[in-house]
Amino acid sequence: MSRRVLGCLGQCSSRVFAIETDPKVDPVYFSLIKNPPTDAEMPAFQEIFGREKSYSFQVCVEDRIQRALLHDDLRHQLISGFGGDVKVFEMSSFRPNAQNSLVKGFFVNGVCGTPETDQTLSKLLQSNRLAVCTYVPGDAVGRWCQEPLRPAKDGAAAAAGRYGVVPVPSPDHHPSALDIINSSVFYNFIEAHNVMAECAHVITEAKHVLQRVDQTLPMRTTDRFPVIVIEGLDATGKTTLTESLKQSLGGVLLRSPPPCLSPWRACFDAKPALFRRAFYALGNYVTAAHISAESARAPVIVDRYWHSTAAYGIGTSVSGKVGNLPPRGSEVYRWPGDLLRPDLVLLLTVSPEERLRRIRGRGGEKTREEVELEANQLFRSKVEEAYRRMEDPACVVVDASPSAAEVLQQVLLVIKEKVHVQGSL
Ligand SMILES: Nc1ncnc2c1ncn2[C@@H]1O[C@H](COP(=O)(O)OP(=O)(O)OP(=O)(O)O)[C@@H](O)[C@H]1O
Ligand SMILES: Cc1cn([C@H]2C[C@H](O)[C@@H](COP(=O)(O)O)O2)c(=O)[nH]c1=O
Repeated sequence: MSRRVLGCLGQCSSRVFAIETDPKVDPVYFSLIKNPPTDAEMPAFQEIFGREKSYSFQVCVEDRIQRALLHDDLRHQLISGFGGDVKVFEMSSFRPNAQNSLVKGFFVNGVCGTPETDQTLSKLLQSNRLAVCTYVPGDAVGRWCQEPLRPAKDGAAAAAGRYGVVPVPSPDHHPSALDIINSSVFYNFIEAHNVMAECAHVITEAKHVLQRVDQTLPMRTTDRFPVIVIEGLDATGKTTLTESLKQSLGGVLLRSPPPCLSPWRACFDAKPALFRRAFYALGNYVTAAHISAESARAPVIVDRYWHSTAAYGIGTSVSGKVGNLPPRGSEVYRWPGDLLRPDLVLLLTVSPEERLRRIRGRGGEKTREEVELEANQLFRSKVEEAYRRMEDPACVVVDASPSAAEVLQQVLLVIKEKVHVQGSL
């Protein structure tokens, strides 16, 4: 392993490794130790390390743009290079509770040593941007060791050390929660803009996005009409409600991301999270400029805004159970200080069954995110729970399962009760 890679992983012994074998249960956590005590009690690592050969690959790149691209590419390389029989699991290493200490990667087991798999391994070992390790039985019964690998002269893999694998208790926070701020959710314009600018040399569409964003000058009006945001999972009835609210209130209807960014949305939807989330974050600032302008003359209704960007960002980046989300009150649920704040945010909720009925009734093309959302109830629950934890402004939850007319009446009552701002409805 190169010195750079070792530097990136830091002191092995202070790092905890997490392998996510099943999203419904806690990851397998372990640490490394030079001389494991022979009498220490070992859990059954056999199940995870004992399935043919197993390897871990961690992405050790300073530059966040290259890191995100390599992580995405690595998954494809592992799946295609090791064949259908291997299992590829998310893996990370981190220093407990230390923000930005997360190093992401994958763990594969079930690798049979064929010429094809050897070739894949040899190719991956050539990269000085990956830390590659294998897992082998130790001297004592039931004990496992991690061996960092380096390429040998003949292209084969050679061990560059040996560490005992020891179990460690689950940390207070799930590791994926350490990597939300400025990776999955951006809390100011500059951070999101920087990512878009940094990736422009590899994603040419980013230049067009930046042009549009930079053209939209933020305007501030002090004396304005109310701004009401409607949020919720896909197919909960936001479009239906926002159209009716527009009629009932004589308002202007806006959305995030704004239509002027639509030509590049599909491109960013297919990119790694860092770029996708920066795109949606910037969309909010463009929408904010439109809100500023429009709210000078009429009430503004917004179909999705910041809370969607944050809730989907958090819901996709935090793996596993709803319990892995950062706790209520965490800074990840705060509003960005430089983004125009609405007067009211309503969160539409319906049961999973009703939501599915509405999706099926609607037909049409689905985004990759919509397909994932449909397939993954766990993911949906995390997004909805993240919405519920947002703060200042928090979402007012509305049961959107009655008829469209009833939901509208209910929402008009909430608006009447809650919106006390200058201007009139
Ligand atoms: N209150 C309601 N009762 C029954 N069906 C509804 C209701 N509101 C909306 N629908 C229907 O559910 C489907 C989804 O509604 P809509 O498009 O308004 O949801 P959405 O939240 O805007 O979805 P997306 O976020 O995916 O754009 C539509 O076919 C719509 O006609
Ligand atoms: C605004 C916004 C949207 N998304 C994702 C989440 C949804 O699955 C789709 C659908 O959006 P639609 O415009 O309401 O059809 O987009 C997101 O991930 N982040 C966002 O900020």
